[in-house]
Amino acid sequence: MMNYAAAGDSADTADSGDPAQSTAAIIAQSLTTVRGDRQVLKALDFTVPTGQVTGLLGPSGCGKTTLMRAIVGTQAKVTGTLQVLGRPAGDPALRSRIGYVTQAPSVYDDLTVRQNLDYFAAVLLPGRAHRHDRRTAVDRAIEDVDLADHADALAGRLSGGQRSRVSLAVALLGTPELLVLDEPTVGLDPVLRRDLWNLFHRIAADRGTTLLISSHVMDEAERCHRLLLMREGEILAEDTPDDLRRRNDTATVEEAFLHLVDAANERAARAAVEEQEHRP
Ligand SMILES: Nc1ncnc2c1ncn2[C@@H]1O[C@H](COP(=O)(O)OP(=O)(O)OP(=O)(O)O)[C@@H](O)[C@H]1O
Repeated sequence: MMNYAAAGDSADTADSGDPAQSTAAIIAQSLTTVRGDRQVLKALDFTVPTGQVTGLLGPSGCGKTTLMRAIVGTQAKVTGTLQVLGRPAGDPALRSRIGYVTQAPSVYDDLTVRQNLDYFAAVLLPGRAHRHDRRTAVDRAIEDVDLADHADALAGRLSGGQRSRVSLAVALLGTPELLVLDEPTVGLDPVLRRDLWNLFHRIAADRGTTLLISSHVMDEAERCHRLLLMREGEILAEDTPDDLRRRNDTATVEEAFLHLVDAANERAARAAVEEQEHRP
């Protein structure tokens, strides 16, 4: 089983009552979101610690993208408290501090990898005065995602995994403190998935970046420092993979998840019966 120790874990936990709160990049309290006529996020309470890789896992449609959109400030009808990097989610001052990669790679197919990055760098760092900084940022982002050999290839001619990495490189351009990645490994082969997860861990370890990464593939849970397990708009568990397995007495996070789902279903069934019994 893979175990990722988070940098600074022991130091961070040594001198505070609640380690998650004192080192949190994201704090949510009673976070609720309505989409259409449905409550998609139901009074969520959770924290995401700084400088770690946190996995947001749950089945398709459980609300992962909606939660990420709330965190980056693009989701309407959000109520409750949502603090991101010490500010309310959506605060304009957060724009340059957060990198967000959506499920669909946002790259221009008719531009090369480098031209794509040059374009976004020009938006982030406009003007002649920043020419040198732009070039440095673009070179570094291309190196970060291991695309130096494809820098002059048209994005439209890249594989799905390579295109995902171009999107990631765009998000890395501004050296964000928080990276929010929506299912970055979906559809990729096992080798590419492993390489990307290794890259995520390098970014967290080398730069202290906080990463929140969604997936509906439970084996990816084992690759995270911490997990938020979601189902039907609720957080079922917030824990490390080790503690989740231990607490639920299971061999894998997937089994722990199923165990938690069964327990939640039983609670819901009991509550429904009780409500029925108390009806006049
Ligand atoms: N624009 C919308 N209007 C109304 N409901 C929506 C809208 N977008 C999503 N939903 C609903 O919100 C719920 C959560 O969707 P969301 O995309 O957040 O889930 P997800 O966990 O990210 O799913 P997936 O893993 O398939 O991407 C779903 O039931 C979905 O039908």
